[in-house]
Amino acid sequence: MQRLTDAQREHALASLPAWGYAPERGGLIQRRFTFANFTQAFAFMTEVALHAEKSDHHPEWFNVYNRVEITLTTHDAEGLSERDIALARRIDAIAARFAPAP
Ligand SMILES: C[C@H](O)[C@H](O)[C@H]1CNC2=NC(N)=NC(=O)C2=N1
Repeated sequence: MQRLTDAQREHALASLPAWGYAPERGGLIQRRFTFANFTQAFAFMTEVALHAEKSDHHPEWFNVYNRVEITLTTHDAEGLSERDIALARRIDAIAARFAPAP
């Protein structure tokens, strides 16, 4: 899997405004989600996990109660690849089906 060029990354991230880029580990993207409660957060994580397993591309994540923080990067590319962008889009689509935190 090829690492994205700077121009490819900037183009992709323009359509993922909630995701922040960090140059660590060759390049990664991160987003924080807040749900109504732990049950909602974990239901979201379950949907993401099932998709991740099917597509063999997995989030690094941290959950406390209603908060889920997600990091995406591609190990063999040593940075950001199209697979991270595709997973970020799918994660956004899944999250959009959940009610936001009150
Ligand atoms: C062997 C297996 O395909 C790899 O370890 C996959 C699994 N899931 C992965 N997920 C993510 N986010 N990055 C990877 O590089 C990655 N590699």
